[in-house]
Amino acid sequence: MHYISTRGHPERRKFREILLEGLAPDGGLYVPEVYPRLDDATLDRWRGLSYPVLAFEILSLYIDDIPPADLMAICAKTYRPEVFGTARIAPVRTLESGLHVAELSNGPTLAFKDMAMQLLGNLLEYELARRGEELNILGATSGDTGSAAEYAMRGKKGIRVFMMSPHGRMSAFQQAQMFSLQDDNIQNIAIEGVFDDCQDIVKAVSGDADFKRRHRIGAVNSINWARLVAQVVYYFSAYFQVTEENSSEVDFAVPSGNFGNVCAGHVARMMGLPISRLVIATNENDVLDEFFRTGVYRVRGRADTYETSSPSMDISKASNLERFVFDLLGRDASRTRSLFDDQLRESGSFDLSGDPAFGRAADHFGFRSGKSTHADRLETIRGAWHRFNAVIDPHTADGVKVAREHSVSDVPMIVLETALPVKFAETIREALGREPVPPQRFDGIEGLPRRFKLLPADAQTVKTYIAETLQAAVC
Ligand SMILES: Cc1ncc(COP(=O)(O)O)c(C=O)c1O
Ligand SMILES: N[C@@H](CCOP(=O)(O)O)C(=O)O
Repeated sequence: MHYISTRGHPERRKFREILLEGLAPDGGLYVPEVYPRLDDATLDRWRGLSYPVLAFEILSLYIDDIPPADLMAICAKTYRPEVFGTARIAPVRTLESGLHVAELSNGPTLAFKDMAMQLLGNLLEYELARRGEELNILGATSGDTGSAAEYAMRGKKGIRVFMMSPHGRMSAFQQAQMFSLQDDNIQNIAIEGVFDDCQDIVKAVSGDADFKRRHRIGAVNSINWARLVAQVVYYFSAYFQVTEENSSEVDFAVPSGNFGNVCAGHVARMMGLPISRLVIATNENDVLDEFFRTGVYRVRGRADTYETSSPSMDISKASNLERFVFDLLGRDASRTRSLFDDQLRESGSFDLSGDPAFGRAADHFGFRSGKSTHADRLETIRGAWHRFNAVIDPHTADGVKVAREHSVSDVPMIVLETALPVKFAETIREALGREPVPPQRFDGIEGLPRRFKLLPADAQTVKTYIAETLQAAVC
């Protein structure tokens, strides 16, 4: 398998070559040259597989430059009950007939990010050992990618993490989870801005080829293809748990911000997994809902990015949308470049409403969307508690709310759970008047000493901080 850039850079690259990378050299995102198509016999064969073996089968279609025995060992080391709490790894729970929740948040940091980040940590460790190199990861988080990356990379030889988060915008638990880590290889940077400012800095640094090479900078956000392909696996796992035969279709509802999670669903669907519809749920930061309803993609600035009670989705520039638009436009790289490079830079928006291709987002690619507000979130959390005795987190609640609006009888709807409620205790308290119970290993975490560096939202300042920190580490 080779990977190409959504913006048409002529180089075709192998998986191991893009594993440490963020953006392609032209600022595009890497995508596979083709999506492997599965036949019925393969789906049948995969039905009974354990999660690590299923992961191996799927990853093998995209990774042909790691020896199969090594890849299988990495999958087995990653997807263990000791790490994810259950033998199924991502069990599906039925709330009521036709409505299911895929539990993706039983990993080390209690959010779905662990599903991919644990694998990425092991892949990076493997590749760096093979190359005899070190890596300095620069990441951006709105609360969950950061802790997932730090827990996956802490103590890993040759890996250092610089993680930027929007100052004061994460939940109390998320801040405690990240800032209480005292490991030498973990550096938290609180940025005076929103998540999109942090993500812009990651992209600016990734675009500075000289700095990137000199300081061995790598990426773990979902701009990194390895993150996305690992997320494809749980769509298959959930599908097999909910259906008995491959003639059955399902819908997925996906709480969305950076478009990584649902983009993995798009990839699964392109591979032939019988997904009827992919339902995107946003919070009040509704750029994605607006795009899928109207064809207008209008990114918002800092002042128009609301601070909501599903804070991990407070995102107004959805990085991975470029991967989908590339497919939507029949993989026309020059149009993708003109939309995401020229038009977004010049006017902050583009409009596909008049383009016949836009109709295909719903008709051909199965996308639907909706949004949820604070009031919706509280009502949905209360409803889940009273009707199903289930406490769901605010992001998953956004998913359930929008899923209900799009449910069709006879097609099972699977909502992807994206975090556990304990990460957002403030909202659970407001909705239910009770405290979510943290797993014992997090007892007292909010009282631990914290360590982070506060910096302005400026790429040059962040680069200087990274360079000085690395310099100090060798002295
Ligand atoms: C809890 C939670 N839910 C949903 C999302 C949205 O996922 P994505 O950015 O992949 O669309 C995120 C982070 O992005 C998250 O942390
Ligand atoms: N919600 C995310 C935002 C970053 O997402 P990513 O999937 O692109 O890494 C977070 O919690 O940090």
